[in-house]
Amino acid sequence: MANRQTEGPATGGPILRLTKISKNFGAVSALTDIDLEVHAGEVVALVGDNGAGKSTLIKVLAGVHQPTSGQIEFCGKPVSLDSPSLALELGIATVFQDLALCENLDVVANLFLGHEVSPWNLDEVAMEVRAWTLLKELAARIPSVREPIASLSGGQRQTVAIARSLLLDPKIIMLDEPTAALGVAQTAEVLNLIERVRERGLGVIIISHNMEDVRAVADRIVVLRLGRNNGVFSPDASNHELVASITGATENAVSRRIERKSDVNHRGGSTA
Ligand SMILES: Nc1ncnc2c1ncn2[C@@H]1O[C@H](COP(=O)(O)OP(=O)(O)OP(=O)(O)O)[C@@H](O)[C@H]1O
Repeated sequence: MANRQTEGPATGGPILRLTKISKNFGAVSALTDIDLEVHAGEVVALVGDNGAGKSTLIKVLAGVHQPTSGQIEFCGKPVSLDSPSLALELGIATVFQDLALCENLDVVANLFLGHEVSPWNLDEVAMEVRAWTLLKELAARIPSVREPIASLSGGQRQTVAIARSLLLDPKIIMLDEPTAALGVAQTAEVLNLIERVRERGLGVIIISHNMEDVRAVADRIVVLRLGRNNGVFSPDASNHELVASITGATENAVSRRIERKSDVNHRGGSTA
């Protein structure tokens, strides 16, 4: 695992700063006065219960939704993310949950889909070399770049989707539930990959419901609740603190269950 002491957030200003971002869908307030900062070389986890506003916030940053009010600064300058292509051009890449990969095409084709090295004369060799180099830099475990996506595991697919967004040289990468539905080994692979991305100096925003994954990889945990900021935590925060902030209550079924489990552990019992 990366050394947080030497690879923590940069000391300069944030790459991305949101101030009082609100988003209404008709009468529904999906986001209200959200503040968020992301620095270079920092992993920020965005957590919250269903409907907390995580996806809406990611979509605002991806240029899919326009905020109703508030300010977005990118590298110190106010910006308006009017479309997904504008957000991408600026350096904000998003890997949505569906990954948007073409099952029947191989890894190289998927990596360069839409941004082939030489659009008028597809340079297969250059693309293959670039693909291998990038995947090697990311220490990705892909058996062959000529393997069709259909034959890859969930973790490997996530790797290809992340690698594809890195080809555009973004400054911020947003990952929506990157470990959802992955097994233990594949999850570890994806978390390692996120650390490699952080080491490249990118700011990473990760949405996750899995507190274990969040704690393993995040430098900061930002909690949203009912569309509002509801606390910022270090990865050392206890499950109890996080759950209380996520659910808005210190006493509830989830926290009671966690306490019961930890009591059993302290008595040396099983957690099953
Ligand atoms: N296009 C839309 N039109 C109307 N309401 C919306 C729209 N998108 C989101 N919402 C509402 O905004 C609120 C926040 O939803 P959002 O999907 O951002 O939450 P979330 O934290 O991502 O939840 P989940 O973990 O379930 O994905 C919810 O009340 C949702 O119903």
